Amino acid sequence: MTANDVVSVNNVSFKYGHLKVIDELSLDIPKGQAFGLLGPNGAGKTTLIRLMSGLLQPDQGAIRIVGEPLTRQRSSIIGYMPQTPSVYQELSVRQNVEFFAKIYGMIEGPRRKSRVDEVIKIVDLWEKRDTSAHELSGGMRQRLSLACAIVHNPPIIFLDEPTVGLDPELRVHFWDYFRKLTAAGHTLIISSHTMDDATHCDCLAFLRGGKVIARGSPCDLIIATSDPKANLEDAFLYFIRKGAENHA
Ligand SMILES: Nc1ncnc2c1ncn2[C@@H]1O[C@H](COP(=O)(O)OP(=O)(O)OP(=O)(O)O)[C@@H](O)[C@H]1O
Repeated sequence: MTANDVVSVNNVSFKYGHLKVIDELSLDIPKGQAFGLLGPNGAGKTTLIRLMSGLLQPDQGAIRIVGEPLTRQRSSIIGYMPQTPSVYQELSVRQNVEFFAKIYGMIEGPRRKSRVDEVIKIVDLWEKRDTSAHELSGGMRQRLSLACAIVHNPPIIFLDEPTVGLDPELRVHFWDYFRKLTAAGHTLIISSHTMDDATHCDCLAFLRGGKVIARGSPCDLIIATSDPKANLEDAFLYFIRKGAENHA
């Protein structure tokens, strides 16, 4: 871990019942990056994000967020966008964002109101601000979920498959905004299994079977394959094969 790391996962294991899902995993994530967790279905991406954001507790090992364990008192330093948008269906767009602003401890007043308006505009839902969440399309609900995760302007944001199901235009819109966030010093930890997301990240950790099998910039991971025609998918397969050879 270096002074620039904002998330530090140290030798963490986690089981659901008897099923070991995270296996002695260590990972340090530096400030100001879009850091991608990439892996196939069931690799443990969501579980790792839930551990890092304090929603699950490790069976073994420790997780530090900006040098300390994440307590309820410090929870406003993170934002968390779950894989399935968890917004209140009966509340309007504005009421949902207001609700999350309140639970993240933002004090009622003109500053909170202007921030709520600002994030509704950022996710392009201004026209729908008084519409109930259950009347939104899937992509709109996802944008609302993003607005709820960032309303309190957290320095560290966990995004669990934020672009799944979005059309190409919206994916570009999300990534434009994510780049603005990292340029302003926010750290984004993004889980995905799409190579499109992966290419946008500054750094990637390839996950498989609850372990990190490789880590590096998209470019470095591709170069490691020594194949000039390789893409990130090839790089992922390369590291799986390499791991199998090492264990043979
Ligand atoms: N609440 C749970 N109870 C029991 N097992 C679970 C639970 N949640 C996840 N699992 C199991 O843990 C493993 C890892 O799941 P996880 O959701 O972390 O993977 P993932 O990499 O995010 O997958 P995906 O890409 O499909 O979202 C899987 O085998 C899954 O079946």
